[in-house]
Amino acid sequence: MEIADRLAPDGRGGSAAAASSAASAAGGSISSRRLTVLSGPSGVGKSTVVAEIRRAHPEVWLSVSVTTRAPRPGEIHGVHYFFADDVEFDRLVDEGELLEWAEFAGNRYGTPRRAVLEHLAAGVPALLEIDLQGARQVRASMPDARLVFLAPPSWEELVRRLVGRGTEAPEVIERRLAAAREELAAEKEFDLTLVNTSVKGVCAELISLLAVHPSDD
Ligand SMILES: Nc1ncnc2c1ncn2[C@@H]1O[C@H](COP(=O)(O)OP(=O)(O)OP(=O)(O)O)[C@@H](O)[C@H]1O
Ligand SMILES: Nc1nc2c(ncn2[C@@H]2O[C@H](COP(=O)(O)O)[C@@H](O)[C@H]2O)c(=O)[nH]1
Repeated sequence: MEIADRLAPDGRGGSAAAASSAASAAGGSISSRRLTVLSGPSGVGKSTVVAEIRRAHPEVWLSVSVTTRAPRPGEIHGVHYFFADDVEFDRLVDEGELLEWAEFAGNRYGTPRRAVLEHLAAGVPALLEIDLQGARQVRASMPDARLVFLAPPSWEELVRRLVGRGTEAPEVIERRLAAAREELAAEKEFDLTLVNTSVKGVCAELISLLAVHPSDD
């Protein structure tokens, strides 16, 4: 099976017509009101928060991104990422399979479009964990999406977490910290900020946000 066939919801195969039939089911257009984007500097704890949501709230649908980055120990293809080579990633871009994509610290990352649209069309809240460039693309294409910025308690704590994770070489950490300065400067572009002092606290706030969306007004 090719990677594009695995980009449907929950890793199931899907036809190219799935997104358009999902759009029909939603009355011809898909509302992005139930789409929440979680962004923030590298090392702030986004993946940790998402892992806790996956563990404690299996009812929340989390997008699985495609990346050209090599897997870290313990990362599972189709769960943490779809790991792709450059040729596959190029093809997904060329065929319009990605809702957004960006290059970050030497690797490419993208959100499979079809799975997001199908969940939104079915009225299921969807959560994306992506970088600032991707968040900006989502803002442009889906203005009703809610953009959440995850901030560290301090710069020193961010560096401590990123270095302490022990997954990147020193030069990669430097690239990620350079990007982090830009991401922190863009906080005001987001709808709200959550400070990651406690993983469980952030999860609780995100879960209550996901349960309430503008159409409930
Ligand atoms: N609230 C917290 N308190 C202390 N440590 C934390 C907290 N949240 C996450 N961490 C730790 O910080 C490190 C970085 O977390 P994580 O990998 O989730 O960050 P990330 O934002 O997903 O980074 P990246 O964007 O590079 O993928 C991990 O070692 C994690 O255990
Ligand atoms: N624009 C996108 N950014 C993404 C996506 N998936 C993850 N990311 C972000 O990339 C960096 C690095 O992630 P890492 O796993 O290598 O540490 C981080 O900010 C992620 O949020 C995506 O689909 N699009």
